[in-house]
Amino acid sequence: MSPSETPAISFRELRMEFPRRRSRPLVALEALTLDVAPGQVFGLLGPNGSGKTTSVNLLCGLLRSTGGTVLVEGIDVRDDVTAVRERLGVVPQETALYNDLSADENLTFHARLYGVPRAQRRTRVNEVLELVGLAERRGDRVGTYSGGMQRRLALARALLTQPGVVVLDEPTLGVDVQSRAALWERVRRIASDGGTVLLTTNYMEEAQALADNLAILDHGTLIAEGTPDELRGRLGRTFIDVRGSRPDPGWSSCPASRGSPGATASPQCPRTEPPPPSAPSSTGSPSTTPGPP
Ligand SMILES: Nc1ncnc2c1ncn2[C@@H]1O[C@H](COP(=O)(O)OP(=O)(O)OP(=O)(O)O)[C@@H](O)[C@H]1O
Repeated sequence: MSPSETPAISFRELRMEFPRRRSRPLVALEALTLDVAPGQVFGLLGPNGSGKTTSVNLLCGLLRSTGGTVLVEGIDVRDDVTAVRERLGVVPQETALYNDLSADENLTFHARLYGVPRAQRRTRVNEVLELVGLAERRGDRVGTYSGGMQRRLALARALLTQPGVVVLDEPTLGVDVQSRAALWERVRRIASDGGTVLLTTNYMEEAQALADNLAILDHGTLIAEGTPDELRGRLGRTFIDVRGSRPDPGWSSCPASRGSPGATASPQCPRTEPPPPSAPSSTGSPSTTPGPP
């Protein structure tokens, strides 16, 4: 990103504490500073509880930070949350679709709610349904959709208003291999059309497959940042292993930067990640594969 370019997203010394009843506040984010350049796919990678969703919620103005700032295309979320939301298309972890309505009805309702001009609504709904590959199922009740289809529909909903910045919070969690491949392709297409994407994920493979740049969070702290190649080069390894101080069975982890707090290298460390979209899978759930020799 050139120094004169305004970042699509900018986190500056962002801090978030959650009060607790009988103990000190929980620090979910600690002085997070990073920039996402326009047109980039940026991956925010980390284990459960590392602060990814908190970052997204602060970005959308759903939470108010304890310190620091978040800017979207130069606008401070605290100054003008409406202007920020107009620029964002968000796919949250919980898709929050209307199960009794069809995909078409969900999207049309959302388009009305978010001020897509009446004359453009039908065209936009058709475009986004095509984009996520759901045009043929448009009339079906969303309650009958698979999890992956619901995620694709949530992505379609986020794209209705043609946002400059798309935020995806763990878009392929619990999604089967085919749907994951379809979602990855859509994300790549958003970026090739000039959009900016911020993607949170537990999966190193997903981050490597999609992201131009990666930031790795652990316990609310940024422990490494760079392109997937830089991170690999810095470590001289084929994948990154981040370990938190608490064991987390759902995420095996990997050393992101030697010498960083909480990061350790272990050639024997197993990794948990989804199989590649082309690989066969009987369950579609993340598989555990051995680390490199
Ligand atoms: N509303 C809240 N009140 C209290 N604590 C919270 C709240 N939201 C998040 N936290 C805590 O903040 C920390 C970061 O949570 P967050 O949801 O941001 O993690 P995450 O990286 O998105 O995890 P996951 O991969 O499981 O979605 C966790 O310890 C969590 O318990």
